[in-house]
Amino acid sequence: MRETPAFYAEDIQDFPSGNSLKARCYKTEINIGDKMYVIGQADEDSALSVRVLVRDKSAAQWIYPTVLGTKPRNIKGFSAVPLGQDRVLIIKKGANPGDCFWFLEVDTGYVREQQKLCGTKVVAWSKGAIGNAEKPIVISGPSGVGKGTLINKLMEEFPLLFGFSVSHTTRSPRNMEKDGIHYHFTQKGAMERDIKEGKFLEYASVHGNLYGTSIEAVEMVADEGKRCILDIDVQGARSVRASSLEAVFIFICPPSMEELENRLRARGTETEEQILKRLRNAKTELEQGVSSGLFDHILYNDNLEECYGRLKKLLGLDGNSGSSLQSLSLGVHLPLEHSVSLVRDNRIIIRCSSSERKEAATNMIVLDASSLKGGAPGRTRGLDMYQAEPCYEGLEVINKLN
Ligand SMILES: Nc1ncnc2c1ncn2[C@@H]1O[C@H](COP(=O)(O)OP(=O)(O)OP(=O)(O)O)[C@@H](O)[C@H]1O
Ligand SMILES: Nc1nc2c(ncn2[C@@H]2O[C@H](COP(=O)(O)O)[C@@H](O)[C@H]2O)c(=O)[nH]1
Repeated sequence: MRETPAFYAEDIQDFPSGNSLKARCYKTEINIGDKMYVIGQADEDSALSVRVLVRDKSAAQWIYPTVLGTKPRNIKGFSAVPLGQDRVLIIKKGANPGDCFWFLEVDTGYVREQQKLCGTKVVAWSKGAIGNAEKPIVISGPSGVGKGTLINKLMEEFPLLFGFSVSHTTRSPRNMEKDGIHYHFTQKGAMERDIKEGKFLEYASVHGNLYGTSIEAVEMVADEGKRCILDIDVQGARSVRASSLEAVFIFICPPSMEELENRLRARGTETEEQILKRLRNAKTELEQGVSSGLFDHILYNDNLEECYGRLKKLLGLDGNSGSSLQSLSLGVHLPLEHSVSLVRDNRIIIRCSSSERKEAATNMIVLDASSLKGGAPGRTRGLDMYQAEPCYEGLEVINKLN
């Protein structure tokens, strides 16, 4: 069992001069294999963010790694625990359960892949989330087939169950469309920059504009404990299928091309030129959607209510009240002052070291990181956190977990 103080305030021998880690506060060193990872508070801004340095012990050299992902901010102190050979768990001091667990990936598949691309040592941040999210649902189909209508019906009937992945697009907003709700309306240059920086799960040029799903858009829905719905075209669905995101893929078909044209015209949101372009693209999308094997389910949207009924059935929602939100262990509050111990199989005991919790039995929280899923460039999910049962004395909790 390894005890790690909540935060270190020690100098590190042979530290490179001019380094950007503050010399005396919130700095910790974690040894994994022949590397030492020095994680500490950066002093370049007031947001108290963290910096990472790597010591190659065999070569006796400091490495300034390429750091990917969104790093934790507003750090007032932290504990760090190595989990296996590939990542370090960071527990922020005094943060709420939605923001206190972070992972620094040092040798995961994603990190190794990025290392090959960058040609430098890479580490990547991933925010930890309590619980698991259900597989997202990808809904595709030609423009005007009724994807948005079906999704709206689902979200209205099951507001606690589903959340919409708000895409980015370079097209102009329609009359009733609101930025941040229907789309993130953006400029081509800005979106291309974000794509280059790896912020998008998928993107495609659709009917002459750029559309894309950011990793953040999907993760934000899962953070709310909801199942994410993506309304994207067939190219985007193919990219998601090729990504690490496991999803259910549904293709919506119109009863006929004539009916599709009627619906597009009746919607009245496109110019004649755009309608013709969307109809031309619909032919290719239909061919690919129905015959590629990309989709797990194909639904014909002839009668709206019947199609919606079939959609609910395949999502297991027929007769369901829709309030079956996952129970997340968010009721457990992490103490401000704490120390952590890695017990075994990636289970960690967090001990309160202040007077916040007086009794030994309520002094301990168990953080179970034995079933982690996902990771950089998205969230790390599957964390479970629970109060040690009141009947146990501290030692018994540790023995039980061991
Ligand atoms: N089963 C249906 N029968 C008749 N009209 C329908 C049906 N489903 C949807 N509609 C109508 O068709 C029009 C297009 O639907 P919707 O906007 O949902 O399509 P969409 O697939 O989301 O299109 P886009 O990809 O362009 O966003 C809307 O006016 C909607 O009310
Ligand atoms: N590949 C992606 N396709 C997307 C995304 N968001 C929307 N779409 C698809 O674009 C067309 C047109 O949408 P409209 O709002 O302009 O009518 C439609 O088929 C959507 O499914 C996305 O993020 N990625």
